[in-house]
Amino acid sequence: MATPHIKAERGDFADTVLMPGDPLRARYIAENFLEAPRLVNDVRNMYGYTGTYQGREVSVMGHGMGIPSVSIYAKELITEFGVERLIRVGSCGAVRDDVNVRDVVIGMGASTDSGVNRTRFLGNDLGAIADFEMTRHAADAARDHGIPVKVGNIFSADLFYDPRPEMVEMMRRYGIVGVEMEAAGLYGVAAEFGARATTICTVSDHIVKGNSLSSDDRATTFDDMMRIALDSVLRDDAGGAA
Ligand SMILES: O=P(O)(O)O[C@H]1O[C@H](CO)[C@@H](O)[C@H]1O
Ligand SMILES: O=c1cc[nH]c(=O)[nH]1
Repeated sequence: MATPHIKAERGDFADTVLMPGDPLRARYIAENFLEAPRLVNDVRNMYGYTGTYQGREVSVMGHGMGIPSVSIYAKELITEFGVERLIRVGSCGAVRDDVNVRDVVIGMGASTDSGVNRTRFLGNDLGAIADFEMTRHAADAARDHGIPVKVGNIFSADLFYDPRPEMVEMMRRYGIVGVEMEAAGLYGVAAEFGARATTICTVSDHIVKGNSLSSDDRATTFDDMMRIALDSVLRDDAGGAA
């Protein structure tokens, strides 16, 4: 069974998929965190793998950059491959003084300048929110690992190179914990098709302070985020404190 973007059989994906933007990061996660990973999608080089984590089947697949791209992959995974839980594991920028590079942020909600949720919600503003339990379990898993985490409102921008300088001050005023490009779309798709989703991001750069993670720092901090995401799946399976 194939969709226009995923060539796999039903059953090839686990019920839970970790999704970074970069397909090469998906490969890295599969090769370094999953046992017996097997490639289940390579259409457009958007690699998807399924393996196990502490005995639990988990998939990981890239979703590309931006809301249109994540919306395609999330929709097809849910409706054609039976995926029930999606965890975006990405990078983001920071604007707040109390959020720094290396920090992990979790998008309890996602504001956006994209029109996709208004389109699907007939012109009304949809509250683009993460699944509460998945979000709680991600925050608890971060605490287990001793990793500082901020849970709040992410901003999913349509433009990486936003020409409106006043947007930064606006996001600071409204307490945005991180700026990325997909969470609001992911939450809209999950709401439309009855799946659960959350977003965990590592802060890769500070838009106001002007500093960013080195490539070595990126590797270790992203590893921390993967452990949080994978352990949150086990916690979510257990339903309470795993
Ligand atoms: O690192 P990823 O997960 O791709 O996330 C962020 O990085 C990309 C922009 O460079 C966008 O996809 C943004 O959301
Ligand atoms: O989308 C993104 C990702 C990292 N940093 C940003 O400023 N934006």
